[in-house]
Amino acid sequence: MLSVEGLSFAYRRGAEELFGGLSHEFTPGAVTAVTGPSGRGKSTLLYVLGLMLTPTRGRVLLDGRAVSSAPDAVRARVRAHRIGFVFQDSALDPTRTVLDSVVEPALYAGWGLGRARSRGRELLEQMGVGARADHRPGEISGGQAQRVAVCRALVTDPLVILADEPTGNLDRDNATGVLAALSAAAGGAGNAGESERDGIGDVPRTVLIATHDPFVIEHADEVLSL
Ligand SMILES: Nc1ncnc2c1ncn2[C@@H]1O[C@H](COP(=O)(O)OP(=O)(O)OP(=O)(O)O)[C@@H](O)[C@H]1O
Repeated sequence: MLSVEGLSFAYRRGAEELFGGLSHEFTPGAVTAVTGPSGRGKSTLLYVLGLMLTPTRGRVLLDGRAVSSAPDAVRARVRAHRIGFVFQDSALDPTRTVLDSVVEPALYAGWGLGRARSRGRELLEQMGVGARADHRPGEISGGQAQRVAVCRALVTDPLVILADEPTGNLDRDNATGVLAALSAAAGGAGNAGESERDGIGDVPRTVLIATHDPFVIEHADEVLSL
């Protein structure tokens, strides 16, 4: 369970305080759209929840533990094992193949290359971009790149998935595909094979999407307006 208590963030001393002491519990198994006017702090909230930025006030709790104030090594471990991030505009490394980009978070989390590659290929197939595994980002479309970015976020089977404008610049078909994948991940369908092998069973995941897209807001289970 992901929650925040009294959360505020300022990029600098004296700069505008974002979130205004936000307290909120995000529902596991649900897709929450984080929305609000430009500049209100949607992307920044995802970075704080993703433990890439430290709150100025308040805290981020994961299963009751204040991870935002944990030592750097703990935060890095939580980030690697528990959190998947879809960056705005997919942000894929232009020098790597699609498959290498997808497997990178799994390698960082300590997976062996064979297991990571097989999981990566499986996800790319599910997202309809399996044939692009050995291409580089410059050789695929924007919609395909965004689907690859979602595969990258799902590869470690994280409990929390944070997606920053994942449907920005996508046509309706691609946006529907990306949203369906994130919804399926929320419901625990993200990594059935792995879960079965581990004997854990599917667990609900917490999915947050920072977005302006009315289509995403309409189809989200919950909406948090900043
Ligand atoms: N690296 C940074 N350093 C200083 N200020 C920043 C930085 N990144 C963002 N900001 C400022 O923090 C505020 C929130 O930015 P953020 O990108 O989180 O908003 P947003 O709601 O996601 O906006 P948009 O909808 O336009 O993407 C803005 O005023 C922005 O200018």
